[in-house]
Order: sequence, then structure tokens, then C-alpha cells
Amino acid sequence: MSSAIASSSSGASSAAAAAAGPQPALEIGGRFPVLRVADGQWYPAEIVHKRETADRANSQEYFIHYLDFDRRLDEWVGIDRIDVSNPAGTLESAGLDPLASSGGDKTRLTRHQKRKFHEIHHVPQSVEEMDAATAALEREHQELTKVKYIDLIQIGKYEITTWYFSPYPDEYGKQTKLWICEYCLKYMGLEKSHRYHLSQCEYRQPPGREIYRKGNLSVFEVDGKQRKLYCQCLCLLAKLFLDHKTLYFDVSGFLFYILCEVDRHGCHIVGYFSKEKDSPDSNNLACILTLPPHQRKGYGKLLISLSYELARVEGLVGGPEKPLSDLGKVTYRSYWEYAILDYIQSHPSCTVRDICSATAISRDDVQDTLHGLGLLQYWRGSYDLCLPQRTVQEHLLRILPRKPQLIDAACLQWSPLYPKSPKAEKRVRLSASSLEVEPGNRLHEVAVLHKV
Ligand SMILES: CC(=O)SCCNC(=O)CCNC(=O)[C@H](O)C(C)(C)COP(=O)(O)OP(=O)(O)OC[C@H]1O[C@@H](n2cnc3c(N)ncnc32)[C@H](O)[C@@H]1OP(=O)(O)O
Repeated sequence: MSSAIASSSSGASSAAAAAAGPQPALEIGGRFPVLRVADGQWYPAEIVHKRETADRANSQEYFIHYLDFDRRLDEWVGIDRIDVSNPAGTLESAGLDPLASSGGDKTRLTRHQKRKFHEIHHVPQSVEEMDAATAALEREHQELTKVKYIDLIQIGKYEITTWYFSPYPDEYGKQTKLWICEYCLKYMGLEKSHRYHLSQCEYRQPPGREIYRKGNLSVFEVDGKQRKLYCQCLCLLAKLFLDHKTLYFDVSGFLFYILCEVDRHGCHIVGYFSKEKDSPDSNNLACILTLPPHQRKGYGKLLISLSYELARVEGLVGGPEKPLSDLGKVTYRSYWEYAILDYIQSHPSCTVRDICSATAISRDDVQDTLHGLGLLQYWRGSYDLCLPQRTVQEHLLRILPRKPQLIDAACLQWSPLYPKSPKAEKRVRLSASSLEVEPGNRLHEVAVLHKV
């Protein structure tokens, strides 16, 4: 926490400043240390937007972005949390949750978003022009989504602080709190409308077929084409916790898999993932979300394992749409490490191809994971899968005791809703053949079990 300013001294000066009388309004773009209530520390931040408040003593409030940290930490603050006497430009930011950092990868548009943009704008496809167009699209996205108005949602028994802007229609989009029906996902601006709605709503589960049930957990498959309104409401809800996501209204090309905790009152949504019906990039998952009160309980990996299980039934090898968010990366990394090491443990002489076929994880993701685990070696111009027993055992000891809760294939009742188009069939064949041995690339043929 080297750069965080001692909260006591700055806090005192700001409180004194606030007590001294009305402050001049600060300019958008100005940079100051701002007190973050979550940890009581001061961090350099930039003013992104401002608005009048009803409170006379504190007539302006400011939407600020903590420099170099993920936008989910952006928030509305009063002048009493801004140290106006100390411009923050010289401060380094450090000490927040490392995962909150937006990191070096500033361009976080998905391939789907880029493709759509290029289709609409007929952007020439040279590398420089595509980079410039992508940067423009990123700037446009930042501009459109820079201010988050909805701070809180009430869904079921949970009041949840939101992370990002979501394009709820105007009168709702500018409210500070929304009430959302946990069954049909309809949103309301008043608590009393919500109470009335609950007495009328006939939904007690997502409007689709139940494809999985084990214990108190169920998964429902909902078709975006059949249940457009429900899926649009789901996307608007999800956008509150996903920074880079543009699917809100055009949901017909997607299927949605909703994970619920079930009790005698009904099926309570805890998370979901969406999937393109016909993904040109062999993606088995487009977006994934666990609602914040249910995060870090293993539901993310459960949903990820379902996405691979469905792909396995379809005979597909693939992965999630990239790029992943910071939380997406840690969760996928954890799942991939577990799935791959679990397979290696029972197949010590396996090849990369075997791993891909057994786990349905794409070759790139298998390769990256093995590389991160130190199980790939560069040797005379090619990568070898190298499984020194001691290293493998160390990883297994670290990872396998924390066995995640994965989908139990015996409890899954699913067959694809849509038969594959001839184009998709071709892609499946191609992705299978890309796992074959390639001349000069020993990665796929060499499996070495070294005794150390
Ligand atoms: C293709 C895409 O959609 S990318 C976008 C991914 N979605 C998002 O970013 C939306 C917001 N985030 C989320 O909804 C959730 O965080 C998800 C879906 C990514 C993960 O869901 P969860 O239910 O929390 O997953 P789960 O409990 O299985 O595992 C979370 C892992 O992340 C780790 N993790 C979560 N938060 C943190 C953190 N702040 N610091 C360090 N590790 C963290 C957990 O320790 C756990 O790893 P482990 O099993 O190795 O201990």
C-alpha cells in the first residue's frame, strides 16, 4: 500500500474543507486522491461525470474512475471523499485487489464485436486499419458506458451493488436502484410495483426445458428466439456485471443456460452462460456470469464444465469467446488446470491430442495451460509435451484436493436443439483434423514421461 495516502491526515483535511463551506464544482477530467470506503485508503482517481444532488450541503456528486483499476470499482462520491488540495497526477496507484487492475490489455473487445463492427462499417481489413478501427470502437464503448447510474438492484432476497453501466431503457437506466423479479427477470423502478408484480407473476422457474438436476441445483436451457423478452432482460441484468458485452436485444442466435438453486418456493437464478447456436469460431460459451452473492462457491466452474459437457455431446472441441475478463481468466485457468491434470493423472502417456479429445478443450487453451504449468518444453524448433513425474505430482497435490464441483454427466438430459448446419459440420471436421499430427510440430505426437 505504498502509494495510498494515510487516510487520517487527508481525511481530516477534506472534512475540514467540507466544514469550511461550499466547495467550487470540480471539472470533469480533473484528477484527485479519492477515499475508497471499502479499505479506508486514498487512491488517485479521475472525475468522469458529475450531477446535482438533493442534499444542499453537498450539492454535487462525482462519478470517479480509480486510475489503472478495473471500471467495476468506479463510483459516485461526494466532495467529502475527494482531497481537492492534492492533485493526484503524481501518485502511483497500488494496493487494490490485483484482480481489479485493468492490466495491460486495453482492447477487450470480443471477436464477435469486432466482426459486427467491421460488417457494419465496411472497414478495410489491413492490420493497421483494423487496429485503428478496433481502437475507435473501444473508445466509443468507453464513452457510451462510462457512467454507471444504477448502483443497486434488488433481486430475490439479495440487494446487490452493481459493477458497470447497463443500457436499461431510459426511465429505468437513470435510476439509482432497480427491483428485478428473480423468476421472469422483469425490472421495476419502485418497490411497490415489484411487490405487486410478485403477487401476479406466474413464473417460478426459467421459461425453458430443465436439462440438469442434481441435489438442489437445476439448469434450464432457454432459446433466445422463443423467449426473447426473458433473454433480453437476462442480458441487461448480466451487463451490470460484465464490462464488455454488447448482446442485449438481438438474442435470437443464442441459447441460454440458467443455473438455479431450487427450494419449495421456486428456482432461484444464481448464474448463467450463453452460447451461440452456430459459432463460426467454435466457441462453446459466449458470456458467463455468477451473480455476486453466489460467486466463489464453485458455480462458475460448474457452468464451465457444463459448456464443455455439451460440446462433448456435440462432438466439438472449443472454448469460450475471447478475450476473457480478469475474473473469467482466473476461473477458466483454474478449471483448465484441474481438467487437464485430472486427465494426465489417469493417462500418464497421453498426447495433447488425447487431452483435447477427452476434455473438449481447444488446442490453444490446452497448450497455454500446459505451458503455464511448465509441462511443455521447447526442443529443436518444436514444443514437446513433457511430464516430469515430480512436477506433475506437485501440481496434482496442489490442485486435486480442491476438487471443483463439476457437472455430473449422469444427471444431464440433453440433446442439441438445433442440428448442425453443413457449415458447422465442416468446422467440426476441420477442428478435429487440426488435432492430427502436423509435420514439424511434435507437440501432438510426443508424450514423454520422465522419471526425475
Ligand atoms: C467468456 C466470458 O464471458 S469472460 C467474462 C467472465 N464473466 C465475468 O467477468 C462476469 C463477472 N464475474 C463472474 O460472474 C464470476 O466471477 C465468474 C463467472 C467469472 C466466476 O464465477 P464464480 O462462481 O465465482 O467461479 P468459481 O467459484 O467456480 O471460481 C472462481 C475462481 O476465481 C477466483 N477468484 C474470484 N475472485 C477472485 C479475486 N478477487 N482474487 C483472486 N481470485 C479470485 C476464485 O478463488 C476461484 O478460483 P479457485 O477455484 O482456483 O480458488
